[in-house]
This record gives sequence, C-alpha cells and structure tokens, in this order.
Amino acid sequence: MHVYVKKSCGNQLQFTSGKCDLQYLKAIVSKMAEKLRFDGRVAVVTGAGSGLGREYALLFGSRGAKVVVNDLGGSFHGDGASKRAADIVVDEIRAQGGTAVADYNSVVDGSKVIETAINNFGRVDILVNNAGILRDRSIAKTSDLDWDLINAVHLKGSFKCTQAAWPYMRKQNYGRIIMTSSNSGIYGNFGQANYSAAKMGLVGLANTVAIEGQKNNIHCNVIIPTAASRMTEDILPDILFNELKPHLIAPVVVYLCHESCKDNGSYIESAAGWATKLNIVRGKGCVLRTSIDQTNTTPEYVQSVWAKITDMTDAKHLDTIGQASGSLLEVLEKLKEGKFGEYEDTFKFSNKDLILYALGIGASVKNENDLKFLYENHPEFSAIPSYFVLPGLMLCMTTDIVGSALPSGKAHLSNILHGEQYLEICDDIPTSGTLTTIGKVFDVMDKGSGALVVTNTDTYDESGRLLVKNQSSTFIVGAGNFGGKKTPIKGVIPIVNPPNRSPDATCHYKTSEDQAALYRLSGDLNPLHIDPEFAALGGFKTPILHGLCSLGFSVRAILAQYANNNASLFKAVKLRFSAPVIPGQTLKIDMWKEGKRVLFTTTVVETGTKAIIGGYVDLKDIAAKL
Ligand SMILES: CCCCCCC[C@@H](O)CC(=O)SCCNC(=O)CCNC(=O)[C@H](O)C(C)(C)COP(=O)(O)OP(=O)(O)OC[C@H]1O[C@@H](n2cnc3c(N)ncnc32)[C@H](O)[C@@H]1OP(=O)(O)O
Repeated sequence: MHVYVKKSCGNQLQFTSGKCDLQYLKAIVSKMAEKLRFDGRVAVVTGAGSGLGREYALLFGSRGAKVVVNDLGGSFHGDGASKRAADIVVDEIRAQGGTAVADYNSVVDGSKVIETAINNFGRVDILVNNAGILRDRSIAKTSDLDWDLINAVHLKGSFKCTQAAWPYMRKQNYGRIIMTSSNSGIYGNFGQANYSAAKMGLVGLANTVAIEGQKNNIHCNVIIPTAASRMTEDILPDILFNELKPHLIAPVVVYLCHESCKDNGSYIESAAGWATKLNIVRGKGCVLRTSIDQTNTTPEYVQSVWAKITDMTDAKHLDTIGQASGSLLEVLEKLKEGKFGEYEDTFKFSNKDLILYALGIGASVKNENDLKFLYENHPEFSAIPSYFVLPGLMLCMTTDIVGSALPSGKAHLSNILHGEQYLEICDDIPTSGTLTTIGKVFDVMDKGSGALVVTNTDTYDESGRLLVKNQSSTFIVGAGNFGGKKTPIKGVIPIVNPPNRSPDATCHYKTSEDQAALYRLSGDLNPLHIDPEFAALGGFKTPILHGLCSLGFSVRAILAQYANNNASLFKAVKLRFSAPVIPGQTLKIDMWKEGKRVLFTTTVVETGTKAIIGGYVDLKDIAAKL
C-alpha cells in the first residue's frame, strides 16, 4: 500500500455569459454583504506577535471576537522572551475598537495560555495553534536540542493548548481548532528534518482531534500556509517572498474558525491569495497472495509486483480509518471467493478454424471418418473436441498470467514448456462463435529444475453458457528453486497411470515435418515450434512440436478407436507432456479401456521415448450413443 498527497485544483468563481438566475445572484450578493462575525466568541491565537498569527488576531478582533494574543516574544530560533510583540498587536486590535489581551506564556505551558482566556473572558471558542520556531540543520547536524525545541513548540505546544482548551469546548459544545502544518512536512525540505517531522505530526494530531471532537461540535482543521514572515525571509526568493503576504491567508483561517464552516479534519493549503484542499490518497494496491489458503508471500514476489503496488492510477481518498480497514476486509472476501487475479480473453472461431485445426492434428480426407471434421457442409460437421484447449491456451499466451505467478514476475517464452493439460467439455460445443474465457492462476509449485504454474480457465459462449473448462500446467524451465512448495493444492487434477497390462489397442500416427508449421496457424505462434534459433535458446537442437498437437493426435486416436469418431462422446482429457516430440516423428498411442475411461500413453516410435504419460480420455455413455 502506498500513500501520497494529492492536491486538488483551487476553486475560482467564474462569470459566464448566457442565462442568469437573478434571485440566485441576489442571494450571493446579500450573503457577501453579511459579514462573518465572531461576537461573543473568544479566540486564542498562539504566536500572534507577528506574521501570520498577528494577521489572524487582527482579523478576529475586527470581526468581534475577544482575542488572546499569545506570544512569548522570543526570536524565531526560540531564544529569549519579551512582552512587546504581543502588546503591540493587542494595542492594534484595541485601536480598531476590538477586545484583546496579551499572553506571554510558552505554548508548552498550554494550560496557562488557555487560563488567560478563561480569566479574562470566561471561555475559549477558537484556538489557532500557530506558534512556531525554526532551527534548520541538515539531518547529520541536527542536535537533540534542535529536535526537542522544534517538537516542543510545534507539536507539544499545539497538543498542550488543545488539551487545555478541550474541557471548555466540550462543556459549551462548541470549538474550532486550527493546527498549522507546512509544505516542509508534506513534501520535505532540505535542512528541516526536525521541522518537517513536527509539521507532519500536526497533521496526525489534527486527524484524531477532529474525530474525538466531532460529537461535541469541536472541529479541527489544518492550515498549510506559505507566507512571508520572519521565519521564511531567509529562505524564500524575493519575488515569491513579496507576494506571500500573511494577510492573504488570514481570511482562510478565520473562515475555517467560523461556526458556518462545516469542515472538520480538512487540510487547507493557502498562499498568495490562493487556497486549496489537500487529500491523502491511496492506490488500488496489489494482492500478494493467490488465495486465502496461501499463508505466505516473499520479498521476491513483492519485488515482482512492485509496479502494481506503486501504481497510483485510480488512487482514491478515504475519509476514515474504518474505510481503510473496510477495504482490507473486501480484499480478504475477494481472496476467499477467489476473485483476485482474474484474466479475461475473447476467442473467436469459425468453421475454417475448426478445419485448419483438424488438419493441424493430422485429420485427413484419406480417412473417410475424418471428413466431418474437414468439410463444413458435411451433415455431421463438428469440432474435434480437443480444439477447445485453445481458448485457455490463448489466454495464457496473450496475457502475463503465467509470468505474474512467478517470484520474478516474468517468464520468457523460450523457457516455457507445456507441462500438463486437462480439458473438460461442459455443454454442447458450437462450430463457430465468439467465446469469453476467464482465467486465473490456481497453483504455483517449485519443482527445482523449473516452476510449475497451474492455470484454470473457464470458457463461455455469447449467452454466458459454460462450454469448457481447462486446467493447464506450464513448466518454466530454470525458474525453480525459489523456496516455494513442491506439491499441488487440492483441485490440481492428477495424471493417472495406465493399468499394468498390455495395451488394449494401439494406434500409430506419423507426424509430418511441417506439422508444427501447420498446427501453429490455429493460434499458438510460439517460435519454439518453427524458428531454429529460438528453439536453440530453449536448449533444443531443432524446433519441437506443440504439446497440444500431440494431444490432438492422441485424442483423435481414442475417438477413432472407442467412439466411432463421434466428437459428442468426448467428455474430458488429462495428460502430462513428459518429453518433446520433433515434427516428422511417429506417435504410438497405447490405449487401455477401463469403463468410460480410456487411459493412454503416447510414445515417439523413432526414439522409444514416452512423450505423453498418465493420459486419459473420459467418454460419455458409449453404449447409448453408439
Ligand atoms: C495453457 C498453458 C500454456 C503453456 C504455454 C505452452 C506454449 C507452447 O507453445 C509450448 C509447448 O507446446 S512445449 C511442447 C510440449 N511440452 C514438452 O515438450 C515438455 C516435455 N516435458 C519435458 O521436457 C520435461 O518433463 C520437463 C522439462 C518439463 C521437466 O523435466 P525435468 O526438468 O527433467 O524434471 P523432472 O526431474 O522430470 O521432474 C521434476 C519435477 O517436475 C515434475 N514434472 C516433470 N515434468 C512435468 C510436467 N511435464 N508437468 C508437470 N510436472 C512435471 C516431476 O513430477 C517432478 O516433480 P516432483 O519432484 O514433485 O516429483
């Protein structure tokens, strides 16, 4: 989770030509004529001997408030004390016809400051925590004294004055408190570690004071002023310094302290006759677990998703700590429901695609029974059901779903091998359409020589009917040994070894040297299957055949042997690709029939290597359909 501060645009009043609601304008004009008054209110302004505090005190005084002008009268470094600064401002207020008393206490003695208000005026309605000093040093040179003095005056002083005023405000069920922060705190500023820390501390203080005061009509807001003052004259360039008149900020603070202002817990930045609200915003964030059952994550995984964690597109402001924890609960709910990390892909296909696929897995017009897969006007024209591994595969190939599951966050195509595949047909399959596939990572295993990423994909037709389910295991060579678990979670469909007897049937198919060149046109354009240089990158002497092409050959053999080539009898297939096949090699498919399940193994005849192990095809009710 990443938090940063976002500034809204300052508001401007604009007059536009066109229709004008006269009554509305009159209401605005008469509202503007009504002065915001503070008669009967008592305002305590700390550090009011000069600069911003003086301007606040003068404006409050001119609007009928009785003002406590607090100022220790020290230098802006915090040394010394004199009565003069506060006295001069008190005189100025009185000269305007206002009421004011001076208070010379340090804000650290907050109770004494507030006592001055109570002793002289019997109440305190407004507290502007404005007193501040500077002791700028780089972090390396900041002494304990530099740190303690700054924090004492800004942070502790604001706390002490607020705490002292609190019982009076609560009792009268009214209070307006201002904390003074700074852009030095919000953004940091070289040489102001102590000051920045205190100024951000005041934001935190205001946040909680605002919450605790709400029920007693005590509002606490933050002003972030940039003003020319004796504190800033050394550090601001002349051109800016001359425009940063403190009296331009006073109306903002005075309005924030008026009973008509409903803001509580707002941060208002103001300078040079401009004001805006600031907000802390939170990014969308990124979940670091694939499911509620995954109890750990790793620094490597965090590194891999760092871009997502720090992405501030669609960042939002939250109003309360309750919303922050509420959104975490939502995350947990979604994790429980398994709705995180979903990918979506659209898969369009037509008759032509089905025919191309059938050719790609060796169907031929030489075999009369294959014609229904190759000719769109055949009365039984249908898809070879293994075609429907493709929506799931294409989702995996066109998104970063596999890579995103790895600690490194990436998987290079040359290292990706198809490990296992499960396909289940859930409803009648069409011969053309636009399908939607939703997929997500289901499991990740550390197999030492590689990482095994299991993805589940569900494919729906235009009306939302679930057509097929795929579970694909991708073996990422060289991505293992990341400290992950070795065994699969429940739900990873296991391969099944054939019975210990000679096969019930065997079928041979010779692949062509152009098999991969043809098969790839069905969608999997991985260069591993056609480009010798790319294949060499993956450690292969020559391009290898797509695993799903060998799967297609094997499914064809079983359909021909046990289902009279009736595609509608096919229910599911599962297998493991145990060794690569080279285009041109001959596949021997050994089959064992066990009820509705046909177990099979596919071997490369030329080498004797088993290319597919643990395979089975589940058929529907054969007796009824044959
Ligand atoms: C939809 C998803 C999209 C996927 C993208 C696909 C894109 C396509 O374009 C890519 C392809 O089609 S590639 C072609 C088809 N696949 C192949 O040719 C791979 C053949 N398999 C191999 O070479 C080895 O099994 C090999 C290299 C995979 C592993 O061999 P080794 O490193 O020697 O591992 P080994 O010592 O035998 O076993 C270590 C542990 O891993 C498990 N394992 C082995 N092969 C597996 C496989 N194929 N699938 C799943 N798990 C497998 C072993 O069981 C062992 O685990 P454990 O130690 O827990 O027993």
